[in-house]
Amino acid sequence: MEDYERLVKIGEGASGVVYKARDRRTGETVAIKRLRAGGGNGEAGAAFEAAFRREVRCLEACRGHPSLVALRAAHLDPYTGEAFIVMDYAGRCLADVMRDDGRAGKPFTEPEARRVMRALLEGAAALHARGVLHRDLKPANVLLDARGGGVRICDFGLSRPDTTADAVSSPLTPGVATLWYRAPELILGSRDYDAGVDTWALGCVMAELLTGGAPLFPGRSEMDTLNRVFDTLGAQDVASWCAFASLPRAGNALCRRPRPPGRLREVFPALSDAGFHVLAGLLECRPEWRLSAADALRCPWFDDEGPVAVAAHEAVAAAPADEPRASSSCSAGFSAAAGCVNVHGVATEPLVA
Ligand SMILES: Nc1ncnc2c1ncn2[C@@H]1O[C@H](COP(=O)(O)OP(=O)(O)OP(=O)(O)O)[C@@H](O)[C@H]1O
Repeated sequence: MEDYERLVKIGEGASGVVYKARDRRTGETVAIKRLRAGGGNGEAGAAFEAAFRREVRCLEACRGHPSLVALRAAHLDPYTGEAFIVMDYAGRCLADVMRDDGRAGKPFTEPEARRVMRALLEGAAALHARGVLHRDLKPANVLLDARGGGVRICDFGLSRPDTTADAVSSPLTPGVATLWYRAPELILGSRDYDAGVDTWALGCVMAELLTGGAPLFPGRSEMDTLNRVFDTLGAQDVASWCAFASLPRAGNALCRRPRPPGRLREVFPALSDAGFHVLAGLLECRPEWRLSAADALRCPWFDDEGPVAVAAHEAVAAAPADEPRASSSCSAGFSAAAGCVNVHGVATEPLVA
């Protein structure tokens, strides 16, 4: 790590601290995530190392895509237990930009929101095509590059290979995703969810762009969040949700409470019909009917994206939402094949995607 000169702290979360740094060899600006120390040689240390390896392998799977933060190197010191992930520096996070004094509370215009959403959906489609679930998409994990106008997804700390398509799949933990962006199936305790948890979260991000930073479902608890979801989207369709009855929390009284029809359209009266089609398709309670990222990108809303002059700090397929989606496909590609990441102090292994 002596190759990097630490500059300033740029972020901190549950798993570590992120610094802006300079690569002494090239002069380039990078971001270094220092993961909280791993807890020695015992079980805690092993779990820490496994989590570190998983984050690095998911990042590696995403190398080369313009909407995904680029991994440069990773380092685990077996003696001190310290772990570092070196990435390209990719700008300020969307959560900070939305809170910014200059634009606090100012909604993104529809073309600006569309530009951000296109980039995020392309990133998600690419991730999903590589068999990775991000599981923590939210404005704090979206980076906007003021100079290049780029939009990138970061923080793969909760990501993991999607095993739901495997013949023998290990159960997934429902305790993922930040509360306000947590899909209904997660709140209801699903252990075999799929990429729909990410597209739900992107629906929440889209809503937040259009409101200028007001979260759509700012619940105080899981059930408060679900209550807000059903109040806004209606709960009539839950009855036609195939796997609903088998979800651990399906018996909760909240799910049986009579509700008026959804009022999502009333919350976004100025949004075009094409934009609303994407928003409503992403915020579909039934996971099997929710738009996949690849399908969302084929919606007409993205057809009429003209040249939009947006400053980066303001920046930013048609299976209709009334048909259950089939398997998702993806047009986004990667410049790098899956291989081995430069992990110092750790034996590198081929990626499991
Ligand atoms: N490559 C990067 N370039 C610029 N900023 C970054 C980069 N990676 C992370 N950050 C900043 O650091 C913050 C924290 O990083 P990250 O989300 O990876 O940490 P975390 O501990 O997993 O956070 P959380 O607990 O919120 O999920 C991000 O919200 C973002 O603002």
